Formats: sequence, C-alpha cells, structure tokens
Amino acid sequence: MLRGKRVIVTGASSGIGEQMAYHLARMEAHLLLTARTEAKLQKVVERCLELGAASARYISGSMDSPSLPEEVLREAENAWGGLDMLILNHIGQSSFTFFSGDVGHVRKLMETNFVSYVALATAALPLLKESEGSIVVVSSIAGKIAGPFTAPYSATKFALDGFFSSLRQELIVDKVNVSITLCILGYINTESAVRAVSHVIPDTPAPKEECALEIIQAGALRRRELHYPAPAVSSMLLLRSLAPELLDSLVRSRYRLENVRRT
Ligand SMILES: NC(=O)C1=CN([C@@H]2O[C@H](COP(=O)(O)OP(=O)(O)OC[C@H]3O[C@@H](n4cnc5c(N)ncnc54)[C@H](OP(=O)(O)O)[C@@H]3O)[C@@H](O)[C@H]2O)C=CC1
Ligand SMILES: C[C@H](CCC(=O)O)[C@H]1CC[C@H]2[C@@H]3C(=O)C[C@@H]4C[C@H](O)CC[C@]4(C)[C@H]3CC[C@]12C
Repeated sequence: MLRGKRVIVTGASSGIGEQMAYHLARMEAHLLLTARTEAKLQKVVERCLELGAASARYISGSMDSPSLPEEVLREAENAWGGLDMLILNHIGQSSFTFFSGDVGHVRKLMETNFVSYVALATAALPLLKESEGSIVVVSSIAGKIAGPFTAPYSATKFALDGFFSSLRQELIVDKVNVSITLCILGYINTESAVRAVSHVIPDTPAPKEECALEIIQAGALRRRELHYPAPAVSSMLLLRSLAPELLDSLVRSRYRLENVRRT
C-alpha cells in the first residue's frame, strides 16, 4: 500500500522512528526524515537507500525551533510536489523521576512534543487534503493513564490526544478525507526508554521493530487508534474506565520505588 507514497517521519535518527524508516524503505516509499543529529540521519538515509527506498532525504534541526515545521513541509513540496503520510514521532529529553518543579522544562517539552506536532500537521494539511493522506501521531499509554515520574511528558501526550481527536472530528464534519491515527504505546525496547526506566520497571519491553511496523500498518489502514502491545495496553485502558484507583495502585506496585533517582 505504501510503494511510491511520500512519507515524512520525525524523530527518525533512532528508536522507533529509525525502525519505521527501514520498514518504509523496504516498502519502496519516498522518505523525508528529521531529527537533530545530522550524522545519525545520514546513516539512516544511506541504509534506507540500500533497503529499497524510492528516495530518501533528511532535514536536521530541533523541533523547538518555530521555523522548522514549515521548512520540513517546504522541502516535501519542493522534492515531491505533495505528501501522503506525516508520521509525528519525535520527543525531547525528559527524565523518569519526581517532578522537580522546573516549569521551564515543562514549557520546552510542550513546545517540542506538542506544539511542533500541531505546527507540522497544520503545514501538512493542504498537501494531505490534496492526496487524501494520513497523519500518524505517536503517543503513549502515559498519554491516557498518568503513572508517577512522567508528569511533564505525560502532559504533552495527553495534549496530543485532546488536539488531534478534536481535529479528527472537525475533518469529518468538513468531509475532509485525511485520517488521523493516534498510537498508544506501552514500554518499547528503545535504548532511551530502557536507559530511563529499566532500574525501576522490571517488565520486558516490546520490540521496537514490530512496534514500528504496527504503527505504519495502522496509519495505512487509516485506523483511529493503535494499541501496542495490544493485550497489555487495551486491558490497562479497560481497567482505567472500570476501576481507576485499582489501576493506579497496580501501576505503583509494579515499580521498584527505591531505585527512583531523585535528581
Ligand atoms: N520507547 C518507549 O517505551 C515508548 C515510546 N513512545 C513514543 O514513541 C516515540 C519514539 O520514542 P523512542 O523511539 O523511544 O525515542 P528515541 O529517544 O529513541 O528517539 C527520539 C527521536 O526524537 C529525536 N529528537 C530528540 N529531541 C528532539 C528535538 N528537540 N527535535 C527534534 N527531534 C528530536 C531524536 O533524535 P536526535 O536526538 O538526533 O534529535 C530521535 O530521533 C515517542 O513519541 C515516544 O513518546 C511511547 C511509549 C513508550
Ligand atoms: C511502564 C509504563 C507502562 C505502564 C505499566 O506499568 O506497564 C511505560 C509505558 C510508556 C512508557 C514511557 C514512554 O511513554 C516513553 C518515555 C520515553 C522516554 O525516553 C523515557 C521513558 C518514558 C517516559 C517511558 C517510561 C515507561 C512507560 C511509562
């Protein structure tokens, strides 16, 4: 379904975004990748071309810069004359610990994890309307259920649900055929997530390669929401609606609280 399609992937220099780029390359899509680290993006682009991408290019820069979203969309329009899928995946750095009171960090993370998603989607909408394309928003179970030690991060992910679920309704009202897929992910084995939480959360994380493929499939099938890994995420969401306090205490009880770093 994605052969020859024009796809932007943000946060594509590592983790789930990098794996999405490789799957899309094998599917022979055209790729525009973004992240801050140019050296990593260059390597991912090279690998994508080896794997069969129809074309692969990148733009490096930080998504807390207000001009980058429009620059990325201008590059897509100049290179391809259109766009079929926008995959919003990047996140700024945040620690897994007690909220420190650093309001500046919350403001910056909102800019990177939320406002830039809104700006990218806004700049992409005219092209996506033309192609009847798709927006894929990578979120987290932490954007549906607030556990401890992720307050700023969780806030940015809840904000994504509010904004993009409302926008989806408006597109339907306006009979605009652009799909919005919200991806609700549990713990995935990316280097950054394992580094951040493995000393506190003893669970085995789900594989990033499979996660990346499920996200692409959900977007291509124009699904409203993806839950991955499915049984764990869906059952947590069900328990939240039936017995939220029980769920909260279950989440807390699975953490090795003595290992939380208070920095
Ligand atoms: N791994 C997990 O357990 C889970 C992940 N998710 C979600 O999945 C998505 C991917 O996560 P994951 O793969 O683990 O994350 P990674 O830390 O592996 O990747 C994050 C990506 O974002 C880029 N990035 C970081 N800061 C910025 C910035 N300021 N501007 C632009 N790009 C930036 C990084 O590249 P660079 O540093 O070069 O800029 C990198 O490419 C996120 O949306 C996350 O919320 C959801 C639930 C669980
Ligand atoms: C452990 C959580 C799942 C709840 C449970 O008890 O099973 C994880 C589900 C989502 C994870 C977080 C996430 O969304 C990605 C962040 C990525 C950052 O790089 C640091 C780690 C995360 C805060 C990560 C932490 C574990 C989860 C909350």
